[in-house]
Amino acid sequence: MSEQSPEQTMDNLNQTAAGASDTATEKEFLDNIRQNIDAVDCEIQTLINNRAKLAQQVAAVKKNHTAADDNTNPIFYRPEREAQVLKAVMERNTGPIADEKMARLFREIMSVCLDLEAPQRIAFLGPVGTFTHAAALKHFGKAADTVPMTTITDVFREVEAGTAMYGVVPVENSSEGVVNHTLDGFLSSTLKIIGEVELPIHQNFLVAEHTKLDGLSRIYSHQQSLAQCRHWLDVNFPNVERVAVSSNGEAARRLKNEWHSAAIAGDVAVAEYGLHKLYSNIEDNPSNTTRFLIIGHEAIAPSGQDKTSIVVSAHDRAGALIEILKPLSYHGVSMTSIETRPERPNKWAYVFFIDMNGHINDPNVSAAINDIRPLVKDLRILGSYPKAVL
Ligand SMILES: O=C(O)C(=O)C[C@]1(C(=O)O)C=C[C@@H](O)C=C1
Repeated sequence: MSEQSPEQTMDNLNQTAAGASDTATEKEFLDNIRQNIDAVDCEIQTLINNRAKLAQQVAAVKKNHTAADDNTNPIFYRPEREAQVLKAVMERNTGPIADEKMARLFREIMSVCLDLEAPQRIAFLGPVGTFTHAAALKHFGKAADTVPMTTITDVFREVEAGTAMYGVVPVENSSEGVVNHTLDGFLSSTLKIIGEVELPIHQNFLVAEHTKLDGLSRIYSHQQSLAQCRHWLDVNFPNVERVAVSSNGEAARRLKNEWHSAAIAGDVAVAEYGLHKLYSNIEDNPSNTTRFLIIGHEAIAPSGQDKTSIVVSAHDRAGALIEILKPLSYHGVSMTSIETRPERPNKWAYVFFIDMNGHINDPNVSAAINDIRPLVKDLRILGSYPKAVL
């Protein structure tokens, strides 16, 4: 049977089946369509393996180049190239599969290709089943070896020590604001920002197989997640105690040994801890999003749509911040965020974390940064990296 649109298939089926009311015709049609699916699967499989072989060739070039260069380790992960590949997938997509879903399929194919080049060890703020875990999988794909860390400081340390190649840490939530621990991490580390991931935060009400719903006495979750579902909990479980624990993963883990408890956590926790979603999307604000940073050692080449992050230590004088921002506007660089943190150990001194559009190789971005340098006590470029694609 040649390839047909779903409408043509239904027309044919209706015509053929008009006289004969037997299900044999339908079965024949299904068998035929499935043979076509099998044939397409064969082609896809061959093509994916061809792609993987090309990635192996790229790996050989990288190894060769590094060997000729010096004795540092070759860098296989190229975030700027991955961003370009995913953007191209979305731009040329004609459906019926949605652009983002198609890009997610390619995300997984690239993840497997990179794993073939060199397995990647990624440290993330754990435990397993948290939103940071979901962000790590979203960014690197499921072939990456994702390793949970207990604290944000541990993620920084693991990457600094080279035990993990990259790290994933949360940096801001659209309703709860900035994650101070992450920003402070950059003040005592030389690591760079090499990427960002955005994750819409959808919360689920989870129970275990053995949970006694009629005698529910506790609902566990991270304090931020409890806050994000406050209204829903007030309406649905006004009299059940809410218990804040260290993470959503920990909340999910606790259900294993408790019969009268439920947990609030994201999708990754459902599979990781074998739980059931009793209710999904219970967050009060459906557009709630968390942004995560990918940290590593390398400087990243431009992808065409990048961001640059800097941290500056301002002089303690009136108008210092306005002075810092003027070069950005003079050189036409748009600032996407600014955060203030105390510059410890100095009392009443502050540093500013500034994100802007563009790559440090862009002449206007480098000119703006060069003009800021003489105006501040210290300026460090945290990194230029591709804007989140998915
Ligand atoms: O283009 C490269 O540098 C590759 O290694 C290939 C590839 C891919 O599969 O497309 C794999 C890993 C990199 O992170 C980027 C892209």
